[in-house]
Amino acid sequence: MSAPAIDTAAQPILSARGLVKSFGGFKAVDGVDLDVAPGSIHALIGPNGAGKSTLFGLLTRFHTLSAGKITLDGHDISHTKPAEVVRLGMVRSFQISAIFPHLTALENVRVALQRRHGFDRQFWKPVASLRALDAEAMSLLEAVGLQDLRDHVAVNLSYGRKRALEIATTLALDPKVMLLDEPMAGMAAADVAVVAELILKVRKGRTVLMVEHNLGVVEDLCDRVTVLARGRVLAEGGFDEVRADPVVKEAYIGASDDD
Ligand SMILES: Nc1ncnc2c1ncn2[C@@H]1O[C@H](COP(=O)(O)OP(=O)(O)OP(=O)(O)O)[C@@H](O)[C@H]1O
Repeated sequence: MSAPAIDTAAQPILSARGLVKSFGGFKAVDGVDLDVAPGSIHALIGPNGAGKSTLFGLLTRFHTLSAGKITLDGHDISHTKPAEVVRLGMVRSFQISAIFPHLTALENVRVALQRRHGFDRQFWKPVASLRALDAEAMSLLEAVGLQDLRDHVAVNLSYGRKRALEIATTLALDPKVMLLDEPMAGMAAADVAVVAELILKVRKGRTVLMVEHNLGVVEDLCDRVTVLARGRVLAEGGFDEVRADPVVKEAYIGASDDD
């Protein structure tokens, strides 16, 4: 799979400067700068405890910042509420769009669409609007290859298909920037390939920032890679450049020695 050329000189769609998150006296994120180019698939990698999840939590405003500034598509979101960040177009998969296990695939996507259209705050809507919602839900299920499983209850779907459904519910919020938190975690190789293809498909017209431990997936999918260790950025660049960096090798080897 070859990644398309990304204009890293373009104005970043997501930008962070000097981000710090302290828990008590401990800095889980310690002065991180990050620029994500529009249209790119950008990976965040690093050993366990590097601060990747905490950084995701800061970007989505789930965690409050101890210091720093975050800009999304020209908006300063450093102190914005999480729901407003979603409205501005950045959605973290497996967080806001968690699936409901006992609803069908179609119902799950419909609930996410209702949230986007504000139907969940309105008691009554014309039947025609609800039908339009079903048509949109079906096209999202088609986008992730679940159209034939529309009436299956989510809990009965395979692991890879649950992930596909989660991606559909994230797409329902029409994000400009999708944050994927370890989309391949716990997957068999066959499912990894399916979800990797799916990410390539849904990236069109969007930007993806993903935390991923599977470096083969990072190599195949990602245009840029930022390496974190102990809350700081160790390296940033293309996969080959970052992989060859002795500081990065040392951080990974050092981390496995600690285990
Ligand atoms: N709420 C919290 N209170 C105290 N310490 C925390 C909290 N959340 C995270 N940490 C610490 O911050 C550090 C970074 O954790 P984080 O989960 O962000 O790392 P990570 O890179 O996502 O790790 P992994 O790859 O293992 O998921 C860890 O040492 C963790 O123990």
